[in-house]
Order: sequence, then structure tokens, then C-alpha cells
Amino acid sequence: MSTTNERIQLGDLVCWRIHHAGAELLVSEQGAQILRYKPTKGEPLIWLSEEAAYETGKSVRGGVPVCWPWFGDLQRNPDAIRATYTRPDQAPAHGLVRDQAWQLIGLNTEEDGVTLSFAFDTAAQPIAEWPHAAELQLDIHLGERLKLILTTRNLGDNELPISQALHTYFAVSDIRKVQIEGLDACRYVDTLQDWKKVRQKGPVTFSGETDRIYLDTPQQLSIVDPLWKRRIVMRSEGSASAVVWNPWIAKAKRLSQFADDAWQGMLCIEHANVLDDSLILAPGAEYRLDVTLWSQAL
Ligand SMILES: O=P(O)(O)OC[C@H]1O[C@@H](O)[C@H](O)[C@@H](O)[C@@H]1O
Repeated sequence: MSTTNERIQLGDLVCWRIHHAGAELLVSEQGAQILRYKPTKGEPLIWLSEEAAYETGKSVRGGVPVCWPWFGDLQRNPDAIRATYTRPDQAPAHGLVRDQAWQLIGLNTEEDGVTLSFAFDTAAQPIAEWPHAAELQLDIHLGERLKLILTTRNLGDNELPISQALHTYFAVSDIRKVQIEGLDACRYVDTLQDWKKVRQKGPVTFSGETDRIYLDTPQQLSIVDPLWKRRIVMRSEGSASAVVWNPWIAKAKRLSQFADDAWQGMLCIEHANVLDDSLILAPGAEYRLDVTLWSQAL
């Protein structure tokens, strides 16, 4: 099978463009952030903003940002996670690594695809306000499917509490026409209704701003997209919570790197370990969160 790997520069960012058997993957070394993924047939699976900025120290809008060592607003995290950061009142949303330089530690081509591995190690890049010894690794395998493996290693002498998410932006034909399957009967926290707990009935559909944390989620979810005649399937291991987000009209106008009408063609499903599904890693322990994505014709 034909495979090509190219190192390219997009604005300030060093990126890797991989082609394998007709599929295309684009990954930025900053944040180890997947920016684009288009399988062999059909529309891209991963959404990337047409207003994306490729700048040092700024997370790119779209793709798959890595949220770690906390997800979302630190103040909404369990006490033990809040206590890991020395300046909680100034904590950035979604943790500390999505806009940082990661190291490319492997680029291997095999018969069934290409694996890119990136690492972020606090020994090499200490964070003054987060004084913990930890290593984070993201392995990205492009084959017939796209597989992400996010591994955290606690290299310190104390327990390490974290929350995290793979904040995947999916491309859809029209947000008003798609639905998410797999979450029927799951409880969720509706962050737009004062963090009230609600039970999902049937598939998830969209008719306004949506920002929810689903709990006790199953391993397989899918987005059914009738106009593009496809189903995007996600299979995860090591995650029992998932964030579902679409900003809709008003919030779209407030978001950086986001066109006013872009909410119509995207949605996020973020495989996570948040709230009760947050993690405490013992000294020396490692934890793996895996997500595999592919599309099927409807
Ligand atoms: O603008 P950011 O920091 O990338 O966050 C985007 C969105 O990320 C989602 O995970 C949150 O649930 C939303 O509340 C948030 O707006």
C-alpha cells in the first residue's frame, strides 16, 4: 500500500502530513493535535475551522485537542484535581498541554499503516504551577481506521489526580439533521441548566446550544449523518464519560477561530475521564485512554 510522510510548516506550526492507502492525516507537533483526517472515501471525519490560526501557544480550533491534566474549567473539577495547580484562579481551560510543544518520539510505517508517537514530559518541560512528575504520550495510528492511544504515566512519589479528554471535532453535513446513537438512557450533566442531572431519552439530536457531560457511557457511540449517507463510529476503552458540544448561533459568535456559521457543520464528542470518572494514578501507575474512529456507509 502506498504511504507518504511529509513534514510541513503551517504558519508557526510544524506538522506531519501522512497519506496511507488514500487516507490523509495532518498532525501538528504543538499539542500533538490532529488537525485533519479524511478517510479513503467521502468527506473528512474530523472538522477543522476555516478560520483556524496556526500560531505558537494557541490551540488550533478543530481537530483533536488533548485536554490534560484537567478537562474544562478547573474550578468545576474535583477538589483533588484543583489542588494539583498552584494558581487555580488563573487556570487555563482544558488543562496545560493543548498549546505546548510535544516531542515526536516515533514515526513508523508498517504494512497496516503509520504510527506517529508524541510525548510531553514534565521533566523536560517543567510547569511551575503544576509541580508533578508525569509523562503523557499520544500514539496516533492511521490505518483503515484512526486509532488514538493517550497514556499518562505518574512518575512522581505521590498520587496524581487528573481529568482528561480527547476533544474531537467531527465534521457533519448539517447539525440539525444528525443524531448520536449509543447514549439512550444515559444520565448526563447539562452544564447549560446549572449542571442539572438529566436522563437521555432516545438518540441525541440538536436544536440549540448543547454542552453536556454524559456519564457511564458505553464503549461504542456513533453519529448518523443522513445527508452524507454515513455513520461515524467511535469505539473507546478507558473512558466512561463523554462531552457532547455544539455552540449554536450566539456562542459561535463569541468563539475564537470560528466562523459565525461554522456551528452548522461540526459537533464535538469528547471521550473523557471527568467528574466521577476522573482518575487517581498511584505512584508509578500508567493509564490508557483509547479511541478508534471510522466511517461506514448508511
Ligand atoms: O474554547 P475552548 O476552550 O476550546 O472550549 C470549547 C468548548 O469545549 C467543550 O469541551 C466545552 O464543553 C465547552 O464549554 C467549550 O466551549
